[in-house]
Amino acid sequence: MTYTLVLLRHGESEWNAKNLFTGWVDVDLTDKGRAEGARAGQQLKDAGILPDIVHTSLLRRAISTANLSLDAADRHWIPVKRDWRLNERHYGALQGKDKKQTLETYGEQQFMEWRRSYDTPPPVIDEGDEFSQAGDPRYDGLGDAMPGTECLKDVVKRMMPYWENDIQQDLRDGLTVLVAAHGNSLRALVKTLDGISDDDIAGLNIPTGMPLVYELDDDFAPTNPGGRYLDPEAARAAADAVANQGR
Ligand SMILES: O=C(O)[C@@H](CO)OP(=O)(O)O
Repeated sequence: MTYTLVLLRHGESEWNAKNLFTGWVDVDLTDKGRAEGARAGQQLKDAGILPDIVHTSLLRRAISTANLSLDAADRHWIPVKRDWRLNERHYGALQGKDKKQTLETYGEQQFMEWRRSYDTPPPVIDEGDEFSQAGDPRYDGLGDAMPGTECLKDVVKRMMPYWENDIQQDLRDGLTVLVAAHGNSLRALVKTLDGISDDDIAGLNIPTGMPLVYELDDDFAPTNPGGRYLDPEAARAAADAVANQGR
């Protein structure tokens, strides 16, 4: 039995376009991002990869991308599950800050440590900060699990139970699963799937709006390590652009 898992980062968001650290701030897609969502669905349809169920984060940019892509693939009617564990990495006090300015102020080493090191989180966001999610009703049930900042290691930790209990169960049931999420929550999932080391994951960037298809064996190990982008050339160029943000 092979399982089919499709990972899709949301299309370009308003804050991707403005080059701002986003994290849990619930920004919308741009027109370009909406077009990317629809194009992703068309690519899935053309490839004959038709999701039976979709998992999204609780953030609008992932939810809208899922809707647009499924609409384009004529799969708008499939069941959906949403969970905070698929949210983008909480970017702490960097949420709302300009990436270029942050690079200029703190220098390359600190900037990259906050962006891509495995276990160094940015400073904690103040609860009174305009970009804090404290008090947001969608996170009411989280209690102490509510983050004030996260590094990728924290994202792996909070994403794992959802991967193991929810997504794996749907795959075991024989469903083709679409996960519509975010750059860093998907990096956490890819790290787990491909067994990428804590150091090497720094070099992996996920482009917006490009379906990444994994075929998994019974133990959820990829039979196609690294997965397969349906448009590999465009995906490579878009991933390079993510890597170079702030420059
Ligand atoms: O700002 C963010 O939340 C993420 C994704 O857009 O950025 P980065 O790629 O710098 O981790």
